[in-house]
Amino acid sequence: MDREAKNEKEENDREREKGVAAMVACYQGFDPAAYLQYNYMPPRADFDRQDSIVPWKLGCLHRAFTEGDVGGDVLVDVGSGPTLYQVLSGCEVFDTVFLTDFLEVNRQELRRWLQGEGYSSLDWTPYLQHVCKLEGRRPSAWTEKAARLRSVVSDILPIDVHLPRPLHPDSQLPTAGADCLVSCFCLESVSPDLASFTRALGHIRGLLRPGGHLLLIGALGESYYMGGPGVRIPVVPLDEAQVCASVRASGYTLVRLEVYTLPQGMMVGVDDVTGVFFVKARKP
Ligand SMILES: C[S@@+](CC[C@H](N)C(=O)[O-])C[C@H]1O[C@@H](n2cnc3c(N)ncnc32)[C@H](O)[C@@H]1O
Ligand SMILES: O=[N+]([O-])c1ccc2c(c1)CN[C@@H](CO)C2
Repeated sequence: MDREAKNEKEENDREREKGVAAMVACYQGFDPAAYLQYNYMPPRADFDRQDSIVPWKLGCLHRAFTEGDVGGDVLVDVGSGPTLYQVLSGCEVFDTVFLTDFLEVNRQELRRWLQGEGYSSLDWTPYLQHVCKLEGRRPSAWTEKAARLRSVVSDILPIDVHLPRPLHPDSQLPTAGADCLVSCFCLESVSPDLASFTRALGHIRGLLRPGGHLLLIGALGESYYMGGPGVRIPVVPLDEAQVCASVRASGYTLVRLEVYTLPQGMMVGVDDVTGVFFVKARKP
């Protein structure tokens, strides 16, 4: 590499590190309880509304986990935040589930749920009941599903998707990698730009075994969201074409893309998201 190219690369690396550091600063005010109130209560989580966002997400995840091609022992949820909905179907398929997040406040929120009912900031019962119904079980089986999830969560780990190795080396992941990754509203919400989003997709690909699946949910057209009162967090605005291009460019085979467009009733003033994507992809 000649001197000029070397200088340009060093400048780009410095810019990238500044952008990532700025995102870290944004997250210092993240408020799990407020975030849950903003996004995981009605209208966005209204199980009696056909057009509510959360039931759409749960339907995508249920189909993806149960249509027969996803399986193995280990599921890793990348950037769990304070939420559990993303593993309510997967916990029936995998015997070992790792939840992960960058912030201790979120890992603490998840630990509180694991201790038993009534300790966490949100009552996940309606979610558990809804996924039981998707599985053809009676809603009262939610207690069995809660017990199943508590039994398969193996650890709640720190993660940083901007590191080439996002998990600490002694994280007990199998050497070959996880059998499946799920990640929801994380990569585009923690990356300063599209290139960083795509790089992060490549970093988490290293957590996955060849033949393993990635289930990715994210925001379309979103430039910011509120992570708590007065905590405005910038987001990489994505469109469908960029999502598909980034998934392919980072080494996955795209299996399918599903898109939800927000109706007016789902715009509640906590972000400017216009749509939600669901991607099922596979590591060759
Ligand atoms: C918008 S929240 C998504 C939470 C949850 N997965 C959901 O579906 O609502 C983004 C999450 O990314 C986490 N995060 C922030 N920086 C991160 C990083 N560098 N690597 C991994 N996760 C990060 C935050 O702590 C937060 O929990
Ligand atoms: O409607 N929802 O279910 C929902 C859940 C979480 C999030 C959004 C929407 C939009 N903003 C993202 C952060 O970028 C977080």
